[in-house]
Amino acid sequence: MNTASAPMTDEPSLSARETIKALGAYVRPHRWAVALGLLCALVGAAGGLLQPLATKALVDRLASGETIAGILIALTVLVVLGTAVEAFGAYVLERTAESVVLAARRTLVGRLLRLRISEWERIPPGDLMSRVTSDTTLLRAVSTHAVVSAATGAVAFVAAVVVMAFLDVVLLGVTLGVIVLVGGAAALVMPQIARATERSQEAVGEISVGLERSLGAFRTVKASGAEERETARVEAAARRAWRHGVKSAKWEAVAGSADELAVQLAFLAVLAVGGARVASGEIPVSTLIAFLLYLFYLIEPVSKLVDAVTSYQEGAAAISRIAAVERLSTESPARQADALPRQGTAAPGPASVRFEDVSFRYRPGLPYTHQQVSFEVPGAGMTAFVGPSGAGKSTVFALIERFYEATGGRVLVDGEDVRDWCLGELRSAIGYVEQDAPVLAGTLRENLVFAAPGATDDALRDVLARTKLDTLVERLPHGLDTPVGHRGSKLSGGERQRIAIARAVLRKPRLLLLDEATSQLDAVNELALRDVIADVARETTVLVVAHRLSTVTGADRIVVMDAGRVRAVGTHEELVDQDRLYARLAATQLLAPAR
Ligand SMILES: Nc1ncnc2c1ncn2[C@@H]1O[C@H](COP(=O)(O)OP(=O)(O)OP(=O)(O)O)[C@@H](O)[C@H]1O
Repeated sequence: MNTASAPMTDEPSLSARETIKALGAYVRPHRWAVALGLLCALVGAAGGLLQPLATKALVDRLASGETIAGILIALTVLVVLGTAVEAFGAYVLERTAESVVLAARRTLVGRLLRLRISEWERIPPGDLMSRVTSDTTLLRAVSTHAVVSAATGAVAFVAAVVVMAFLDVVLLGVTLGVIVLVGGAAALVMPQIARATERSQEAVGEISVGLERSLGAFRTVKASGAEERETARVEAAARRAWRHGVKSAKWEAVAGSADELAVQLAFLAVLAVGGARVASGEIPVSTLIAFLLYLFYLIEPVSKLVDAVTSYQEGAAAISRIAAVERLSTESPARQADALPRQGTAAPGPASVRFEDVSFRYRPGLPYTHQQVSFEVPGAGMTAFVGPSGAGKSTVFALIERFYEATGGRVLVDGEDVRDWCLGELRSAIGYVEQDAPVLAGTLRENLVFAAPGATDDALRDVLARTKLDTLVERLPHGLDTPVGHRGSKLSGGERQRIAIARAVLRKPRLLLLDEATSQLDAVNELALRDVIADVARETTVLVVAHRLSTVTGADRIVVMDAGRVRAVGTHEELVDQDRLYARLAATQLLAPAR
């Protein structure tokens, strides 16, 4: 079950190698665009380097009285071109960054709907949503700017160091010594940025989880007077996000000031050592001045390198959280076409279902929900599952749909183990109405054809009439095209159930699974639906879970379940005679004497 305030805190963060590998996988498809962005940045930087030289030439010509028109034009062209190239490079990088985010979102969304149900139960949907929306956004900076900053910063740094080495190796040694010392200290805080960012992103996930919890049960929250408590829950998560965001900002400020501090300290050290070397005549004063100028030139590449590492730390946190979703196991891809009923193909008739000594538990450590469950449903007709709450009736359907796999024994459809079926084909044979008859946001028509998008208007009209939804359609302002609200909130519970049944019937399944599908219907509608189901059962295998025995007394066979076991199988008349639990249920519900 999904808990509202427990995102996956047990997930291990990725190692640095794994993070870089994952980052490489995001950037690789866009390597040429990143290279182009890098080239533009380098050209822009080179243009910046040439400008002082051009300015110097201009001043020299002015001083010697030569014409400056040519050089002025050259300088203007240099400025305009440099700026244009830089702007183009920035655009290429932004576009690439957006493409990286899009690719990550597409991968995640593609996986989310294919997750195994057991995996989907591990992360609350709100947290999953925040990984798709918020965490992917953090990939933007790390995937392009960090890469380009690291490369341009490194090139400029090395170029400056080479020139400084020519000027004076001793002063270069002093400079690098100070930079390494300050850089080493700054490196210590870098993992703190990743940690704080990860906690902050977790808290953002908790905000989504909290909102999903309370907005998903909006009426219950209001009716329970729980608005303030729920608001406080979400606020607490928002405060946690703020706290960790501020912590990350603090460490970023520390790291961000390191570049300037390193250069300033190096300046003082070079001044002291260089001054002594000038005094002792080892180097001329002009060398010291040139060296100091280059030292200040270093500020930019060093700050770019620090920026790159900082963005990398933020991105690493996001990559870890995204990778956690990518590690969750998915069902083997069932192409959409496979999962839809094959209209027009040779219909092989009703499906048969057999459970052979099935044992099942939802997770290791939990008690068994099924123990040696065996029964057989040979083909068309109605089979009902009855028994106390928690007996394992709905779990029978979950195993047939292969939402979960049996821990022991075999579940067979058409004589074939469901594990050997192509998942798409298996599900395309089944129509399933789950217990709380979900209706999706959208129009009534979208809901009805959800499981059979190719259904004809005639088929739709026929199903509407049979499920008594035609009067509802007439009443709605835009008929079939009326929006039904979030989870069908603008409909009654009984209408939602009838829509869910109509949807399943429209799919023309070979096997129809109805889990408490008529529990909210009034007597008239229930009778009508009972007729529809009886009609469908003539050509289809229909399995129903029912609490109200009145709805299933006419079933071809009734499977009585209790505490994960099958107690008895028979018709209503047989079971009233042979099974005490069933007889008791019949006595209380049908007012017939228990034997
Ligand atoms: N996803 C799940 N994870 C863990 N346990 C579960 C899960 N779903 C159901 N269970 C447990 O398995 C047992 C059987 O559940 P199941 O829904 O099959 O019972 P049921 O007979 O259909 O009950 P009801 O008539 O109340 O719907 C229950 O004890 C339930 O708590």
